[in-house]
Amino acid sequence: MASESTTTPSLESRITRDSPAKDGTDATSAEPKASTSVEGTDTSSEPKASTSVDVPAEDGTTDDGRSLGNRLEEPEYDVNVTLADLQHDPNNPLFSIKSFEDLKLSQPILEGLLRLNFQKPSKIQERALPLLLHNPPTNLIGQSQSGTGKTAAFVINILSRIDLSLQQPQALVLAPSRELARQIVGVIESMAVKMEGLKVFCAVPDPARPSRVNQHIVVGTPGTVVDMIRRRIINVSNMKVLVLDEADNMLDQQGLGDQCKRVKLSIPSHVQVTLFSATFPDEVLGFADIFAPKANKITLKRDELTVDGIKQFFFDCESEEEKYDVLLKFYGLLTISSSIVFCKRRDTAMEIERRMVADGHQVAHLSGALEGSERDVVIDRFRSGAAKVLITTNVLARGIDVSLVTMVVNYDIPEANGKADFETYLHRIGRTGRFGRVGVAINLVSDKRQWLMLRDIAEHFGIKPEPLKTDDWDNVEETVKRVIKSRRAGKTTKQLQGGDGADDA
Ligand SMILES: Nc1ncnc2c1ncn2[C@@H]1O[C@H](COP(=O)(O)OP(=O)(O)OP(=O)(O)O)[C@@H](O)[C@H]1O
Repeated sequence: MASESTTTPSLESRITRDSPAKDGTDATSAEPKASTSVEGTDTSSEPKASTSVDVPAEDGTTDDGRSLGNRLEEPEYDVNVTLADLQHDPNNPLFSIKSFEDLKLSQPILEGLLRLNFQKPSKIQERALPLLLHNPPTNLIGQSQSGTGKTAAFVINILSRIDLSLQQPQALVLAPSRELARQIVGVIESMAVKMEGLKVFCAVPDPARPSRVNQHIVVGTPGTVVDMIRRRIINVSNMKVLVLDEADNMLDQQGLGDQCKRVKLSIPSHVQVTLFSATFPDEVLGFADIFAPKANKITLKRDELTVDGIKQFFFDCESEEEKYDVLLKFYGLLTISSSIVFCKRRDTAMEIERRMVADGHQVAHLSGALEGSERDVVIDRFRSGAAKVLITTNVLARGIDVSLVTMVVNYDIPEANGKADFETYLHRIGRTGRFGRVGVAINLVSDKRQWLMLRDIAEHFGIKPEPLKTDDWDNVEETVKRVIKSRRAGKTTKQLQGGDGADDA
């Protein structure tokens, strides 16, 4: 990775164009409730070209039953890279020298992993599991790149510590969004398929609440969990493990942070506390140390954070209005398997949805403006591939794992307090390129302020987003398709760039 100024000449020169700064409010600001549009399977009315992408199922197998490892070998392009290749490259976050058997997991867990077709641990799994499973239990702060299998690491630890004969909550996982909490429940259930009788409760806002939670594992959002503990619906006296997923985000936000602290104060002091995220900015690590005292730590250097499989681009748009035209044109050009468009504000997301629907596209919108049950419908349709484009806000920036997602669009550059939000950028683009898959991230930028933020992001991570030109759509199409094809064909960054590849994201 390059460490000095790494912006492209065009990104640098583009910054000199002066445009008025825009004022924006956070995606979490209270705004009117939106109607939901979830019908449809494709945004492109008459796609000019078809770019096929991986379509593995959520359990790591494909519709035709082939494994993910095999699926990465896409016959259409004479692919010669496999997941196994990536897992043998010591520089890859998926690398490990051990097998799951070496990690001395129980037979039902090993069988669950086999059913998911997890052949080998990733680096974070290989490193974290011995620390997590060691007795007496020790706290852990675990960081690894997006999409490298942190969930399995903490789930395996939980499953290893559950006493199935005790019908009481013994492990608690807190996540910042209802979608992530529901996803984690799904991972636990599929991994514990051979642990007969294991039950999981999802504690997210829901009008139908039980009077008592007897499930072994509780996964939820902090507000609901705090409330259920306070009302003694969740008995915490038998808790053994507490996990904060996306921990930096949870501890950093005032409301969530307070709720997490209240949960921690209510559970027995000997509970093993484990914190996971792809990002732990320095200012949050201090809180993390207090929340998980004397923790073992697995952290990354800044230049290790980006995922190599995600190729990053930007579109130079003349105005805010042209961003929308570019988005529409782009979706008309390429058939992308599944993609996510991130906006800063809920009303922007709703407006894009409205206009794309009016233009004949079928897209789904998900933001905090929707009711919980509506959100469930939208995300489930997106996961199944029934809805191919999801327009959303930062509410889905973290943790969501949909392996079909080949492209992420930053309709707005992520920002916090008027500055580029580095962590959110990384989490957003990390919705693609999961576990060795290919991904494309596209940034739409239309004024000086946004350009400066993108430049800061590029410098911060030592990456080099490449320009896509709105006056040459054939080239745009060819470039994006080439990235997807070449990467699936196993070419390295170096081969693609004809250079040393050090700047590639
Ligand atoms: N050992 C493994 N072998 C094969 N696939 C795996 C393995 N571990 C995890 N996966 C798959 O990798 C994908 C990403 O995993 P996961 O969602 O846990 O990533 P993460 O590190 O938590 O990402 P994020 O930082 O975005 O939350 C999932 O689809 C999961 O099924």
